[in-house]
Amino acid sequence: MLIQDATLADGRRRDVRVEGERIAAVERRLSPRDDERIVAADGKLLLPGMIDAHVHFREPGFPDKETWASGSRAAAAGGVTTVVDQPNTEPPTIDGERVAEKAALAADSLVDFGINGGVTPDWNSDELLAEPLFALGEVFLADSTGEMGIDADLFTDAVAAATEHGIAVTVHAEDADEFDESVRPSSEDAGDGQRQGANERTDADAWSAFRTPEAEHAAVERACRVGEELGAQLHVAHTSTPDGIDRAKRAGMTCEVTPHHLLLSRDDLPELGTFGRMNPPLRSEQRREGVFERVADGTVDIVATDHAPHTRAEKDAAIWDAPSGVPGVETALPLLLAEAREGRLSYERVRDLTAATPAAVFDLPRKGRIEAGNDADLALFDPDATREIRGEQLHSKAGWTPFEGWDGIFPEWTMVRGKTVYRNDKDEAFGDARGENVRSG
Ligand SMILES: NC(=O)N[C@@H](CC(=O)O)C(=O)O
Ligand SMILES: [Zn+2]
Ligand SMILES: [Zn+2]
Repeated sequence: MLIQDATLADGRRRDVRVEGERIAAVERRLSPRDDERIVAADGKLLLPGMIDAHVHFREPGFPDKETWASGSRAAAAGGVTTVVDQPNTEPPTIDGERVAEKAALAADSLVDFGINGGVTPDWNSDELLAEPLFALGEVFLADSTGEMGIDADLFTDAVAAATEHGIAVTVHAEDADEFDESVRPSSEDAGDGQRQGANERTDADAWSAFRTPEAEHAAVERACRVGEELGAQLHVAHTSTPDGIDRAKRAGMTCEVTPHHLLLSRDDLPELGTFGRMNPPLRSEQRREGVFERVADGTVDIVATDHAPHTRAEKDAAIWDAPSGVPGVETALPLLLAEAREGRLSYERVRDLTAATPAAVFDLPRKGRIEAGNDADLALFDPDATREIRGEQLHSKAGWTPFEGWDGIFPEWTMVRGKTVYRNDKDEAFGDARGENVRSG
């Protein structure tokens, strides 16, 4: 196949030849061979497919929230060609058998995938770390969906074990000791005799007031200290504060930012209500701006979505009862490209945040760059074709998005290892190819 006259993220116009699963050549002009299929890019933007290092596809355990089939369709429709699934499923992915069980379910995936292993007091570290894991993580330093928060000693043991096996550790960095219990209703009193709920609140912003920025700062600091002492490769998931980012980078670790912490703030909560509840929570507009600066200037390593779907019915609850998490895998690249179109990020930066750098950080040598020899994981975009995001048009089972009404630039087609998995010309269609585990084979 010959993709003719594509514009790459750096502005070069190139022809790209795909042979089988790989990119065979990237040149100014390539002459079509006999019988070669021609795909006219007409100067449109060709990007390496996004590697979303942080999704929750919910199988096994919660197929009403998402399945590998539905989640991977959402990924493909958003230009994402590799996803990394997190361990807070039911059962949690904490031993060899559960990795195998999840891998069997992931055989439904349209896009390539990685499977992370999780840590709980019951984990089987020897078995788990012998599996072809993408990374160990997200390791929860505080409870989030799935209540897998662990204590400091277990965290240190887990980082040591992963490091011995040469496996990176991704961390959910919040420290519950720094949460502001005074805003939480006293009915939540854990029975420790402490007076809670002195400033009891029920508005949506209460979640942000409760899970404080200081909780992130403290946990990033503590995790990085452990990482430094053990010579670990630590990656801080979903950093939501400028200070959290700076602490991770000062310690020589990598970090990720989600589209929601990049683009939404506490100012959006009156409108979003519980549909804006996630961990870590949305921060002040001032902090959001600081996060955006660090994403735009290259301080932040990657964007990953923390795609965490819950049904509308589940989310439609009181702020202290609703589950935490928002969907995002389908809208990440479209939103970033809309930002680039407005001049707030460069297209090269978008490519690095979503593809080149995740491939480098997590050691995927054949992915993340449009270069001869690499996997043909590609997505084509018309940067002038913005579309209003509508939750009901997205493919996640969630059926809603915190970005309702925002502009997005969606792919015309998405290709995984040379096979078209999604196209949207006259109608939308998905391919029938299946993804592979990026750590197997
Ligand atoms: N981010 C969230 O608020 N929720 C995630 C878990 C997590 O990433 O902490 C989920 O699985 O629902
Ligand atoms: Zn998390
Ligand atoms: Zn997560």
